Amino acid sequence: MGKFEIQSVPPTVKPKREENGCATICAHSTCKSVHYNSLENGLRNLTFAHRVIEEESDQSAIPSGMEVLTNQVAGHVIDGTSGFGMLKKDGLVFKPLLKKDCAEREVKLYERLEASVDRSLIEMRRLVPKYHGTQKLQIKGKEIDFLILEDLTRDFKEPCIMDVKIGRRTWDPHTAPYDKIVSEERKYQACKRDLGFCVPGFQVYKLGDQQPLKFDKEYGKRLDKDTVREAMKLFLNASRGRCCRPLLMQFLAALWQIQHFARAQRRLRLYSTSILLVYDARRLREHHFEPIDNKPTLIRHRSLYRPLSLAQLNNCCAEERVPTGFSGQQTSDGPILKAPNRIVHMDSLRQAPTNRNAWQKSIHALKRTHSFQNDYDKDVQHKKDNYNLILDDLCCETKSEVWATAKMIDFAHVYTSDSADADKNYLEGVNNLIKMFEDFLAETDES
Ligand SMILES: O=P(O)(O)O[C@@H]1[C@@H](OP(=O)(O)O)[C@H](OP(=O)(O)O)[C@H](O)[C@H](OP(=O)(O)O)[C@H]1OP(=O)(O)O
Ligand SMILES: Nc1ncnc2c1ncn2[C@@H]1O[C@H](COP(=O)(O)OP(=O)(O)O)[C@@H](O)[C@H]1O
Repeated sequence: MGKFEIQSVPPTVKPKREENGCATICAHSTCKSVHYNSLENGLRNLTFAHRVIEEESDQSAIPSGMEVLTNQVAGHVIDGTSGFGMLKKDGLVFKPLLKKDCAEREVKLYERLEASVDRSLIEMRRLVPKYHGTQKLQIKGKEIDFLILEDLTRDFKEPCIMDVKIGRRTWDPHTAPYDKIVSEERKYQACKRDLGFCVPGFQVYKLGDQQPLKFDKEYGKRLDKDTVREAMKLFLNASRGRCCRPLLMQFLAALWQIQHFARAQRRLRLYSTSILLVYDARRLREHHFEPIDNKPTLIRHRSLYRPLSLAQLNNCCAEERVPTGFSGQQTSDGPILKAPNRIVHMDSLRQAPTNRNAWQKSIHALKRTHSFQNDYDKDVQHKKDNYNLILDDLCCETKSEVWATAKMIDFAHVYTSDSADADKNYLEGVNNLIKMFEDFLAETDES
C-alpha cells in the first residue's frame, strides 16, 4: 500500500484562464496534473490546490496483515522516515500512541466511557468511534502501543473525510512551555478567532474522480471564515454552490447530537479534539443521477430557528429520505431529537438490487440522437461508471441507510472539570460548525 505525499501549491500560483472563462488552478508543475476548476464549483477564493502522489511505504515496517490508513487526513506519523501514522485491519484503525501523557489521557477517556454510568458520558459513548482496547505492535524493532478504534470509513467506496478541530483555544491547562501556547495561538488564527474551529486536513473524491484530492494542514492554516465555507463546500461536493440535501441532513443529525451532549455535559474540558466528518462520495453520486433542477424544491418563508416539520426537512423522494433523529420541532435552543422509535429489521435495510435512477438515466441516454453537442466519449465513460455502481450494488447484500456521519475523535488533551459550567470553548465551535451546515441547508431552499 502506498503512502500519500501532499504537496502545496503556493498561493502565488496564478490561475490559468481558459477560453471558457473558468480558472483552472494547477498543481505543482513537476507533478502529474491534478487540478480542479474552481469557478465551475463556485469556489472563487481557494487560492491554492494540493495534490497527492502515491509513494511506496516501507512495507517491512508494517506488521503483517495490516495496511497503512491512507485515508488519514491529519494527525501524527510514527517517525519522519517511515512516514505513516495510523494502520488498519479488519474494519478497525490502529492509532499509534506516541506521547505518554497524551496516550494516557486518551485511553483513560475511552475506558471511562465504556464503564461510566454518568448520563452525559453514556451519551458521549455513542458519539465516538467504538473502542476496541489497545495493542502493542512491533514497528522497526520498536514496540509501540496502539489505540484500536472502529474504522469510520470502513464501508465507504470513495471516503471523503474532514478533520475539524474544535475550539478557539487548542492548548490545554498543562501546556508548557509558554512558546507552545504562543505557537498554538498563531496557528489557524483567523478561522479559530472567527469561528472557534479550524480544518487541519481533508480529502474529497470529486464526483466521478478515481483519486481523492487531499488538503493538508498548511492549506487549513490559511483559511479564514469565508474561505473555510468554500473549502467545506468543496468537501461536500457542492454543485453550483449548492450542497446535496440528504448529505447535509445526515451531517446535521450527527452534529445536533454532539451539540446536545456539549450543552448538557459539565464533566469534561475538550481541548484540541476534532469532529471527523465522513461520507461516501459513491453514495452521493446516486443522489446526483437526477438533475438537481428537477427536484421538488421547498419554498421556505421562515428561519430554521422556527418550528419546521420533519416532513418539510425531508422534502424529497422516498429513496432520499434519511433517518435524522430530528423530531420535527425546533426551539430557540436548537432541534429536539428523538430516540429511534422502531426496531430496524435487516430486511428493511436491504435495498432493491438495482438502482432505478441509474437504469432510467442510461435508457434515457440511449434514446438521444447524435448531434455535435453530444459528447459520446463522456457519455460512454459516464455509463460505464453507472454500470460499475450497479454491479457493486448487486454484489453488495446490504447497503447502510446512513452514508455520512460526524464523530468526536482525538482526546489527547481532554481534562476533567469541577466547574458547573458547560465547556464554552467546545460548544462555541460546535455551534458555529452547525450554523454553517444550517446555512448550506437553507441555501438548498432558495430558488
Ligand atoms: O508533531 P508536529 O511537529 O507536527 O506538531 C504538532 C502540531 O502540528 P503543527 O504545529 O501544525 O505542525 C499539531 O498541530 P495541528 O494538528 O496542526 O493543530 C498539534 O499541535 C500537535 O500537538 P498535540 O499532539 O495535539 O499535542 C503537535 O505535536 P507536538 O509538537 O506537540 O508533538
Ligand atoms: N476512527 C477512525 N476512523 C477512521 N479514520 C480515523 C479514525 N480516527 C482517526 N482517523 C484519521 O486519523 C486522523 C488523525 O486522528 P487523531 O486521533 O486526530 O490523531 P492525532 O492525535 O495524531 O492528531 C484523522 O484526521 C482521521 O483522518
